[in-house]
Amino acid sequence: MTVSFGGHRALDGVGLTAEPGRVTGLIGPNGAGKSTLFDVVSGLRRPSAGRVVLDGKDVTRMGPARRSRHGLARTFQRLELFGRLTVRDNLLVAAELGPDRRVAGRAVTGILERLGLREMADTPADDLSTGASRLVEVGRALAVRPKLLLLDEPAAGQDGEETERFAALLRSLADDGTTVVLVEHDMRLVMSVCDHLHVLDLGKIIASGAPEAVRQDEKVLAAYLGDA
Ligand SMILES: Nc1ncnc2c1ncn2[C@@H]1O[C@H](COP(=O)(O)OP(=O)(O)OP(=O)(O)O)[C@@H](O)[C@H]1O
Repeated sequence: MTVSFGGHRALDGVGLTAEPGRVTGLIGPNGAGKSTLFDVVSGLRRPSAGRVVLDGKDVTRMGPARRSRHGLARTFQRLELFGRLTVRDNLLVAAELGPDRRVAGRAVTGILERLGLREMADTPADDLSTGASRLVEVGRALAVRPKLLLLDEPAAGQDGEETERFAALLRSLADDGTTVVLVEHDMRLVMSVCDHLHVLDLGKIIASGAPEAVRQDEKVLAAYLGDA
């Protein structure tokens, strides 16, 4: 896919595949094009060239709502929770859009449990720490039972313990068959959970492969990880 903002190519012929049952990492320096790529995949931005195929189906011409019904969910770098609603109600809003409205309440209880948010279920989102808010944002994405889950910097603002639990959650989602794509600057998390990595720099993929190999790639060290 290619995306231009005026004369600037934010994405320049980028192609990648994410497989079910795996956590695919997308890393790179600020401004590399990671969020723009998520915008294209989730239907918020039309590419000037290229296509998006979800589960074998070309969804390039579909809007975000239809893509969601085809099993795509994402989180945003900037938190977008309903601040005055409780954690449970934030999840219910999404679950009621999911495949089976009748079981929304039960699905939400399951997600609260899975994310360790049960004790905060009745807390308004505005009163949560950033780490907990990020979990609610992930929970809201899970409420539509996604086949493809795009996570944009989900660990930003989490403390070490929260990130460790989050890593286990990502692994368990992949083990359940979900396709997880992770954009993240926390390299400990990326290296511990990703099965496969793509590195974007200035709108182009400069390396792809197993995390250990990518970490030692000279182009990646020069563009991004050299100081890590
Ligand atoms: N709406 C826009 N209009 C003009 N330029 C944009 C717009 N959105 C993004 N860009 C530019 O496109 C490039 C890619 O931005 P993008 O936000 O996708 O990067 P990123 O890899 O997600 O960065 P970060 O790690 O900081 O979130 C940057 O040069 C950015 O300034």
